[in-house]
Parts: sequence; structure tokens; C-alpha cells
Amino acid sequence: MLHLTGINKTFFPGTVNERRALVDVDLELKERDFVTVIGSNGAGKSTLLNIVSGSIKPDTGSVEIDGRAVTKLTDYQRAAYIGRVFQNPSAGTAPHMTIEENLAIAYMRGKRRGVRRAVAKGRRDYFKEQLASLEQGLEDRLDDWVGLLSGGQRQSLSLLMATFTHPKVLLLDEHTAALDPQRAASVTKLTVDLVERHSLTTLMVTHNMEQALSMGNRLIMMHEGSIIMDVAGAKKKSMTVKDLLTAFSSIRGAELSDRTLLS
Ligand SMILES: Nc1ncnc2c1ncn2[C@@H]1O[C@H](COP(=O)(O)OP(=O)(O)OP(=O)(O)O)[C@@H](O)[C@H]1O
Repeated sequence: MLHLTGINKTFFPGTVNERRALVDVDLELKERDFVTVIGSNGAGKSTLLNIVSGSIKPDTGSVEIDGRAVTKLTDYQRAAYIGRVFQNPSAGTAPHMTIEENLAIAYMRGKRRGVRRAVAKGRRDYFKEQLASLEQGLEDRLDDWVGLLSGGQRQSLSLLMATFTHPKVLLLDEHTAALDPQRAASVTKLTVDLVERHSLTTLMVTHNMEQALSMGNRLIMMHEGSIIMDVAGAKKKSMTVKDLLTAFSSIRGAELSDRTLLS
């Protein structure tokens, strides 16, 4: 359903600052694939997500979702196709708007005007029901400013906003990295629940190799703009962090420390 073919992206080509961010990347995700993405700093992980979301254009290659080129989608179509959560809890929500206003914006994303009007009635009840599923008491705080919420609560709300419109592809860019371990664990659990509940196709970047192994059905490792490892199913399930490090060393002939991958 998500199809990347021959993707290349170089920033500042032909200058001293030239950076080859992606090199001949081919990647295909099937419906409901949950792919975790790991790799050293500057490997091209965020650029890959930016290209899938259409926020930056590749120099060469194509990105298709259900056979449609992402670059040819209108803004509202793209918003309906893609849900995204960033590392910074402030990035996905508006602090000076209420929880209900934030949810309403997310809900309207990607919907034509006629549809928007039709769903306005009864929406508050729907939001309450969705918030209740987060089990953080936010269903009683619809009129509170989002800026009053903790980082973990904001990230949970961002996840809800990115998923409850059933996007075709969910992009998670180190979305638990800025949280303390306890909150990161609860957002991780919520991620698995929401992906399951909405049957989403997901690409998740993480620096945490344990998380990359325990979540999803497939794992890709990137290095210097290329996908150097792609494992799925039983093979992925049986792998350990040590296996990942060994695989990296043998593929690239380079040493990779835990610290490079685990931020
Ligand atoms: N907007 C940009 N302008 C210039 N160079 C960029 C830009 N975005 C990324 N790059 C460069 O492209 C390369 C890949 O960066 P990218 O952010 O995709 O890597 P990453 O794997 O997400 O890294 P990290 O784990 O450190 O976040 C790096 O060399 C980076 O400096």
C-alpha cells in the first residue's frame, strides 16, 4: 500500500555542505505493516518520514500510497492519508487552544466542508469517548488549555489526533524519546493499542533498539541514507539488541556502539 521506489535526496548539492540523506531507497509496506526504523545519527530516518509525508520532495523516485503519488495529492487529501507524531510534545498540539478545539481541528483535517458540517453534531460526545480510551481523565477536561497538560498527556493527545481519523499511514518520529521512562512506556502501550484498534499501517523511527525489536512486525536499519537491513516476522521476534549490533558491524564492517543507536 505504501510504495517508495528509487528515492534519492541530497541537501545542498554541489556545495561544501552537500549531504546525501537518502540513496536509492526502495521500500514497500503492506496494509497493516508496523515497521520500526533504527539507524545511526544522520542515517536519513527523518528524511524518509518527511518524504513519505510529502513535506519534502525527493530528487528522484516516487512515493505512492494505494497507487496514488503523494506529491500529486491535494493538501486535504494528504492530511487525510497521513497521521504524524513528532518527538517534541509541543509539535503536535496547539497550547493556547482547548483540548476540544485541538481535537476538532484534527477531526476536520482532510474532510471536505460538507462532511465537516455533518459531523459537528454529537462530536463532543465522540471526543469524550475517544479521550476516555486514553485512561488519563482527559475526557473531563475538554475545555482546558492543552498547554496545561504534561508532556506525556500531550503526546497521548497527539497520538489520538493523528490516529482517530484513520490515516492510511501513521508516521512516528521518535515520539517517546522526550518523555521520562514511565511516560514513555505508557505512550508506547497506547501506540500499540491505537495502531491495533484502527488497523493502521505504521512507520516508527526510534533510537531505542529494545523498543524497535518489541514493537511492530518488521524492522529496518538505515545507515548513510540506505536501508542496510530489513527483517520481519519470526526472524525479527527472535533477535536481540546484540544481534542488531553484530548485524550492523558485519554489514558495514564498522563498529556501532549502543550509544549511537540509543540516544
Ligand atoms: N533540511 C535539511 N537541510 C540540510 N541537510 C539536512 C536537512 N535535513 C536533513 N539533512 C541532512 O541529511 C542527513 C540525514 O538527516 P536525517 O535527519 O534524515 O537523519 P536521521 O537518521 O533522522 O538522524 P537523527 O537520528 O540524528 O535524527 C544528515 O546528514 C542531515 O544533516
